[in-house]
Amino acid sequence: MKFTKMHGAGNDFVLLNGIVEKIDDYSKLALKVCNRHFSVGGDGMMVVENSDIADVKMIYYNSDGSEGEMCGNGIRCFSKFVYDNDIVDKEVFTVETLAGIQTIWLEVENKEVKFVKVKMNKPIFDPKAIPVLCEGKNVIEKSIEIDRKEFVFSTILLGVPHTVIFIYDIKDIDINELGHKIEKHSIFPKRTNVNFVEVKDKNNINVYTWERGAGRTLACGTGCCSSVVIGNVLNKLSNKVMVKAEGGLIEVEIKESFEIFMKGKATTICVGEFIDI
Ligand SMILES: N[C@@H](CCC[C@H](N)C(=O)O)C(=O)O
Repeated sequence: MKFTKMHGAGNDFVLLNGIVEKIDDYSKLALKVCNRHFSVGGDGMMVVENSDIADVKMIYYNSDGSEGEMCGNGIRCFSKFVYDNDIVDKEVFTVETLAGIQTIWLEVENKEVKFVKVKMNKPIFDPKAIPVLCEGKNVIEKSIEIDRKEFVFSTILLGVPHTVIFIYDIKDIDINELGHKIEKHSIFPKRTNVNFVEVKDKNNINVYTWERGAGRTLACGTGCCSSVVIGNVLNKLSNKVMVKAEGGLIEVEIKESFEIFMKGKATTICVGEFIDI
């Protein structure tokens, strides 16, 4: 089975062409290929499939074998992959995901994809839809107790559930410990991704990521967008923000009625063939 390894802002993935490769059990395969010691390794696995309702379909699995409805860094890599491999021969196209159809714009120079822009899902604030076991119309600036310490958090659904916590200095936070406990906290029946956000100014933030189903990662595209949405709602951020994730930069723009655009790079690391799969 042929594979391509790619990353978007350091969030790394194994990509497979499911149109030509036969795959029986995606979850088992993701667990196997994402293992960093016994396989190629990655935060997630993506498979290309044909779609009846869009130009192409993206299947996404986290490294723990759970399926994710959407992946922001992943879809940028996926879009470069389908263009580079002539699966899609357009620079503007649509991708079917479990979170709906996403529109892609490639910035191409001499057949080389320089940047990928994605129109993301609109944010959903309703606690029942996210889901979060919490009263009220939204989950903005609520309080959660972890190890007898109070944290102010906000949660939205942006394809996948995202919890955002604004902090002063990441040095004060144990990302692994807190991320793990918040991801699996009983108020999140479908778990949650966790984003720790330092605001530099209204147009610049640093985001540190704990991902549902993948743990500590160097970036999360849907997480960067969620951080900007919540920062904007709380009037901490403008509507066009440069997000510095640990593995790279992502630009997020919020237009009228919460239309969100994410732009960033997608990089191919290597291509290869699995011998024993
Ligand atoms: N890395 C992602 C998000 C991937 C899915 C997520 N871990 C989940 O299942 O909620 C991104 O870049 O958006």
